[in-house]
Amino acid sequence: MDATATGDASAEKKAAPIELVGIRKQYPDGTVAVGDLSLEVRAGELVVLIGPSGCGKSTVLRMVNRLIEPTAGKIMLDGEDVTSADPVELRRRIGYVIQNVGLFPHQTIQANVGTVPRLLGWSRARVRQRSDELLELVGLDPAKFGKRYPQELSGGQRQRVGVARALAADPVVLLMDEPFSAVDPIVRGRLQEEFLRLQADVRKTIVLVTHDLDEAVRLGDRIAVLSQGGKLEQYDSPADLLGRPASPFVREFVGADRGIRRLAVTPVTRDMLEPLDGDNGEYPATALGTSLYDALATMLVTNSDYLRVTDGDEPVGLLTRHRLLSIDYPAEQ
Ligand SMILES: Nc1ncnc2c1ncn2[C@@H]1O[C@H](COP(=O)(O)OP(=O)(O)OP(=O)(O)O)[C@@H](O)[C@H]1O
Repeated sequence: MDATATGDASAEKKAAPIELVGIRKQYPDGTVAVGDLSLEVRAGELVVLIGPSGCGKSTVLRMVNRLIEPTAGKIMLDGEDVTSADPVELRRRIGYVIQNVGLFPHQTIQANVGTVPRLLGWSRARVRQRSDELLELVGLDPAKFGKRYPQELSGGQRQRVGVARALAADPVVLLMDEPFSAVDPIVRGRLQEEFLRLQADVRKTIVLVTHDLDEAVRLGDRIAVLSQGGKLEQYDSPADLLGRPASPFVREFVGADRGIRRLAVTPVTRDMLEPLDGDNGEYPATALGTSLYDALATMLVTNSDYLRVTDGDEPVGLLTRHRLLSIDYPAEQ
C-alpha cells in the first residue's frame, strides 16, 4: 500500500477523539451488557477492546455508532455530545467493519466500496475515483478487482474491501468488530501488517474488538481489558498491560506466556546495554529499537550470548542474553 496512491485520500478529514462517559446498556430482560463504562480514545489512536465472550465488547462498539441505543451515559465525538444525534448522519462520520464484512453480494467491488459516497450524493465520476483510490490503498488493483463480485475474491481480499468501504467517505472514526477473525492465521498476520501500514498512513481514530490477545498486542496503541458487564479492568499500552497486570483477572487473562509477548513489544534501549569492550566486531549486530523478541531470536539462531547493538552505523553497546532474560516484571516482584 503505497502512500502516494492515496491521492485525495491523504488530504483527509482529521481523526476525532471519542469519549464514552458512564455508558450503560440494560436489555428489557434485565441483562446488563455494559454497566457503567467510561473510556476516552485520543484522535488518531488505535484502541483495542478485549475480554471474555459476552463481556460486552460488541455492545460498546455498537453504542458508539448507535446501532444499539445506550440506556444511560454520554458519547462525545470530537467534543460534541452525539448521544441523541441523528444515527444515520452519525454513521456517515463513523466507518464500521465487521467479521465476514457484509459486502453486498450482487454488487461489484467498486459499487460496494462506493456505497456511502453514493448515499452522500457524490457524482458518479467522484465515486468511481474514490473507489479506485481506496482499493489501491488497501492493496487491490482496481482494474483487476473493481468489476468482480464478492464471491470472486478470497476471504482476505474481501476483508480488505470491507476496510476500503469503511474508509470511503473519509470517516473521523473507524469501528472494527473482529475484522480479521474469519481468515486463516497466515492471512490474518498479513492483513494485520498491512493494516498497521495503512493506519500509519491514514491515522484514523480506531476502536477494534478482538478476542485474540496477540492481535491486541500487535495492533493496539492501548488495550482496554473488559470483564463481564463491560467493567474496565485495565486500560494501558500493550507493554504495560503485559508487564503490570492491574488485577488477578487481568493477570489470568493475559496468561502465562505474557513474558514472551512482552519481549515482542519491548524495544532494545540504551539502558539495557553493557559498555563495549574493544570493537566486539565478532558478535552479531542488532539495531537499537529492535524488539527483545527479535534480539533473542538472533541470539538463538547465531548461537551467541551477546549482540553488538548499533545506532545507525555506530556501535553503542552490548546486549547480553542474561540481561535480556532478566528484564523486570514489576507486578511480579
Ligand atoms: N437483545 C439482548 N437481550 C438480552 N441480552 C443481550 C441482548 N443482546 C446481547 N445481550 C447480552 O449482552 C452481553 C454482551 O454481549 P456482547 O455481544 O456485547 O458481548 P461480546 O463481549 O462482544 O461477546 P463475544 O466475544 O462473544 O462476541 C451478553 O451477555 C449477551 O448475551
